[in-house]
Amino acid sequence: MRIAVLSRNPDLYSTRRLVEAAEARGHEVQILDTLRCTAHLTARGPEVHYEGARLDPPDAIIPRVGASITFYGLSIVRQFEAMGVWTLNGAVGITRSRDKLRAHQFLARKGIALPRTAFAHKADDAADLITSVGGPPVIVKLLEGTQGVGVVLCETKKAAESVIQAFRGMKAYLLVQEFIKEAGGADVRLFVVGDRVIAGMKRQGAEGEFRSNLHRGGSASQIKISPEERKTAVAACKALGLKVAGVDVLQSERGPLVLEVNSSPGLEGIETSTGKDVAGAVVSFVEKSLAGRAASAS
Ligand SMILES: Nc1ncnc2c1ncn2[C@@H]1O[C@H](COP(=O)(O)OP(=O)(O)OP(=O)(O)O)[C@@H](O)[C@H]1O
Ligand SMILES: [Mg+2]
Ligand SMILES: [Mg+2]
Repeated sequence: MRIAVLSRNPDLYSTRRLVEAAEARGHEVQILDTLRCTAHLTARGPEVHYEGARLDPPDAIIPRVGASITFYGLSIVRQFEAMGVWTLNGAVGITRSRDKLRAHQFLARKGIALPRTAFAHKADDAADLITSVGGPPVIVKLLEGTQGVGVVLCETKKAAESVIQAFRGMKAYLLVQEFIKEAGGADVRLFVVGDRVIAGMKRQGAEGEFRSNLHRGGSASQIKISPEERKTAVAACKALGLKVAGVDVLQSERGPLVLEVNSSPGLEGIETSTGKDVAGAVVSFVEKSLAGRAASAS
């Protein structure tokens, strides 16, 4: 097969591992810098050009679209989809996962458990937001944050109101969320491929930190994944229309609660902490999907 990995940086661990795993299985792999792909729309049919020349369409693409290039990256994924190229995750699913509110709306609609969450335009409505999620302590979260930046734990109603006012004063949108105290500053990353969780790790925040992000000094460890966690993660991935995702859940008294669904999940943390060949599992899923596609077309 000819597989293209859409990635801005060939040196990233995840990109390298995907290329390695695909080559090891005898595939021809090309890394395409997403920002150097151009989309060409004509009545003859859609084309992608790369570094100035028409690209011979690959059999499959593996999009690794970073948050900072979401708009352009998704246009290119859509262009490949229009050309009939199979994609690991589609533009629609990636879009849904990128906006926390939108993702939560999809999850809630499918009956998937998540922390109680509220959203408003005006800071005047802060009091109702706080009570509707169960009162303080609450989490206030910027809609577009990553790596734990813009996630604030507010112990009191007054603190929460000030934070909401401050964020809204800067015109930033935010979510108010029930604080899941019993998660103990940890969350669980479940790596879903197709309809299976193939690996999982627990991330524990540094001492005195409620955020478990590895970028904030958290540490990863192995866990035994419960059947309920598996079911929830696969359902969350499906709810957003993704085939591969890193689903983050909080372990609460009422079971696993989905925190976010990452459509370009990193491989380094999960492969290092579990010793599993996650890249290999992704490539073998691509193979199976393409074989299924060819069989149904013939
Ligand atoms: N409602 C909550 N209750 C308890 N802890 C929470 C809650 N929301 C977030 N956290 C903690 O804060 C961390 C960061 O939150 P979240 O994942 O929502 O933010 P992020 O900035 O999107 O991070 P990422 O880089 O993973 O995208 C979580 O991993 C979790 O440990
Ligand atoms: Mg996030
Ligand atoms: Mg997170």
